[in-house]
Amino acid sequence: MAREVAKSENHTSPKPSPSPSPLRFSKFFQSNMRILVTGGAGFIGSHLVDKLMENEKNEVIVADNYFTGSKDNLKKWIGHPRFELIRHDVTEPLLVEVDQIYHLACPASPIFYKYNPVKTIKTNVIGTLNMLGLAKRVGARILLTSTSEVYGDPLVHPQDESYWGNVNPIGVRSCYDEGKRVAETLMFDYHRQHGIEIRVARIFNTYGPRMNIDDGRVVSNFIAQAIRDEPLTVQAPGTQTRSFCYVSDMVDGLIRLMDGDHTGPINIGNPGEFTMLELAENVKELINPNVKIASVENTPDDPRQRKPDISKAKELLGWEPKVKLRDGLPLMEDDFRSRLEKPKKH
Ligand SMILES: NC(=O)c1ccc[n+]([C@@H]2O[C@H](COP(=O)([O-])OP(=O)(O)OC[C@H]3O[C@@H](n4cnc5c(N)ncnc54)[C@H](O)[C@@H]3O)[C@@H](O)[C@H]2O)c1
Ligand SMILES: O=c1ccn([C@@H]2O[C@H](COP(=O)(O)OP(=O)(O)O[C@H]3OC[C@@H](O)[C@H](O)[C@H]3O)[C@@H](O)[C@H]2O)c(=O)[nH]1
Repeated sequence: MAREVAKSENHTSPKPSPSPSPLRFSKFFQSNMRILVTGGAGFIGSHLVDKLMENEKNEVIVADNYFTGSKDNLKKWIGHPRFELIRHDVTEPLLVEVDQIYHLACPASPIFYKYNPVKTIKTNVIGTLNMLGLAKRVGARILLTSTSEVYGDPLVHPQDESYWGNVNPIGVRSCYDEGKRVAETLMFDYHRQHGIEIRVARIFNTYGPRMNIDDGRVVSNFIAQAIRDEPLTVQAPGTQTRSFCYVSDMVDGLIRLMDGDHTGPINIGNPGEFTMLELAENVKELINPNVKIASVENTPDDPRQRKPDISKAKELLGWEPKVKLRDGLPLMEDDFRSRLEKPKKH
């Protein structure tokens, strides 16, 4: 079977790809793609699994240690013949036969990735090494969900993929942003040294149904606070910006990247940029006009601005986000209201 040669955005030519598992050429594999999703019990991962499972030719294996994810997110697939769920920590090797690996496993909310920073680094470094080792052994294509945090507190705005970032190597966020930077380096070294087929997505803030109610990220915090009639906690100064992508757009972008011809890194995010005060005003107007907005202390090294340049995603993947913030927030509100058992008053 001829293998697609990915267009590497790096100028050195990589080694040829390792041979895929002989299973890939068996009768069974011609009609099925076996896909591993690490971190598949989490927020983005479980939406990705839903989309992958829609294709009857896909078999999906999820490996997750449930640190921030939950079986509940996957309950509709448990027992399905094309689905398998493994309790597994990616800092340990995993032996499975797969064609594609979506490597998402890593806590993403700052309060969770800072909770045990050494574990966060191990997950990013040892976890990514283990998944690359697996990709090498079975000849699978592997996609890493990197982050806009690799740009740190950016001095270039908006951020395009050629920007190398402005990152504090010894700060409280470093376990995550430097961890992801090393994970990206490992991806490209395995690509150059061993010919592994890699894809690197730089994800910008993503929101949507199924986020943990106590996840700690700004959109989930504000929506839960508005529903509970608690003040919206805008961390000072409130003028810092973020760009919020609805989860269905994100999943579409990740699948296009995996199935396309380009290694990346490619920014996937919604370029609509909001200050945190503007986000709070939007949540107040759409969800609870009576709620108060409170200014609270911020955390160290909080990036002051963030907005993706998505020219590459548009050009190379034919992708751009469809869901605007004001359309996505009410969809998330419905999900939070049902989980909090606080129906909308009419
Ligand atoms: N949501 C965002 O805004 C965003 C932005 C940039 C990058 N990302 C990246 O996307 C991925 C998914 O993020 P998310 O928002 O769904 O977060 P999440 O916390 O909901 O999901 C992460 C999943 O990984 C699992 N996990 C964590 N450590 C693990 C380990 N050592 N072994 C196995 N499983 C482990 C968790 O239990 C969870 O199910 C992460 O890699 C994150 O860095 C997310
Ligand atoms: O209650 C809150 C929480 C957060 N914030 C502010 O909202 C902004 C966004 O904070 P979040 O915690 O949602 O997330 P961050 O943008 O800092 O990091 C995020 O970006 C990239 C991803 O890789 C990470 O997974 C994700 O957590 C920050 O400026 C923060 O100070 C509030 O104003 N109030």
